[in-house]
Amino acid sequence: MALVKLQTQNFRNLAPDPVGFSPSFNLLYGANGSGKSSALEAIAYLGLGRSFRVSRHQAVVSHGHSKLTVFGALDSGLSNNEDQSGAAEGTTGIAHRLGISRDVSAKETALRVDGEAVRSLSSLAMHLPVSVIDPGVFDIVAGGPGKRRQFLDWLVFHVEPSFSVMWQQCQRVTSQRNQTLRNGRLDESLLRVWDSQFGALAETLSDVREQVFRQFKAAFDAVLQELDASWTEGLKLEFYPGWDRSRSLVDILASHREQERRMGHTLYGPNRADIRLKLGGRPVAETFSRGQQKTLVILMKIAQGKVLSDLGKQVTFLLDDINAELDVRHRIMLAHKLQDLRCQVFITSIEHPEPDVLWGDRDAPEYRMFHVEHGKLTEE
Ligand SMILES: Nc1ncnc2c1ncn2[C@@H]1O[C@H](COP(=O)(O)OP(=O)(O)OP(=O)(O)O)[C@@H](O)[C@H]1O
Repeated sequence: MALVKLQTQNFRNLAPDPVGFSPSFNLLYGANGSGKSSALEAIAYLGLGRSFRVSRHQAVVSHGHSKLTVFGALDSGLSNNEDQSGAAEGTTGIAHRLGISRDVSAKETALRVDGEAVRSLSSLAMHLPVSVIDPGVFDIVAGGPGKRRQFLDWLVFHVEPSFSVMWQQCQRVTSQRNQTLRNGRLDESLLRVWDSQFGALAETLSDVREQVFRQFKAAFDAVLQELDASWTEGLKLEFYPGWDRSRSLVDILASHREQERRMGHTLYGPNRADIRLKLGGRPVAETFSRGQQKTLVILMKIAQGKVLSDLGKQVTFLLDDINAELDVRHRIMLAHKLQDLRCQVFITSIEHPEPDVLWGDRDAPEYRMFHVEHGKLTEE
């Protein structure tokens, strides 16, 4: 599905006028501080339930207000057998309407799908798979395991939406287990109860993660093969579930009781999962150049899009401010791959975009271009 209409109220500096978007490419340009990132942030807010730029909701509400609203309409997007040049005609009307409003003073959130109130953010997220590529995304390679876990779990959720419930249950049991570990006098019998619940959840959850990782890996290998880049030779991506799965997690926890008690938290389990990226046995963060690391992240993001596109789901990619991060060759490669995947794409830039430069020797796909000024998007 693709977001074809967006309307916000009290979202950063954005004007409240409704804006219509293409299910294909959308190019947003404007001066510094005009509101380009805010527009992408509002789209992501619908699909993620939070900002991708800041953790405090307060920062996103327009100054002087306490309640924001984001409304979006989705159409069925570009189907895989559709000629992309006819994308605009290929739209089949509104498939879903999503709404989120947040009152930061009352700390209340209201979610709506097709006019009905829903309780869980995943009800919104499953309709709008939003993938952000901004300068912060490159931490997937350079940063800690948490970033890679988030990257994998985003895909796991969109392949298998029931994953979010499993994950929440697992988080709850982990935090109860941690509390028990932190108690002065260790209650061994209570801990065993948590261990058995945690172990069962962990095995199920890791099965799902492992299965989706395999799909991701196959898509990634296919993307690499098309690229034919010698620097990626010998590159290995491995899923680490958070413990040695040849042993039961419950056994591992029992044999590390003292260590966990000293640390005061759970040291093994799905909360420690990672995607290990290695070349010649060493982490790529130590061997790849900064540019190669960035390209690797882009390829991983494309592979995510490919997994979902093979399942008939269209990802909405938000490319915020990446001109300074990627050279022209890589920007063209990214645009081509996203076009091939028939994703919906939003790209921000300060300069007026030149479609000839963006798509290189290919014909540009259907796109809409917007000039952003004082929070208002005006189509050209
Ligand atoms: N809560 C808020 N309420 C009102 N305005 C805000 C709020 N937060 C930020 N702004 C303002 O909104 C404007 C748009 O910021 P935004 O980051 O979207 O700009 P941009 O076009 O992406 O800029 P750049 O090219 O510099 O990245 C800025 O002038 C900023 O000061």
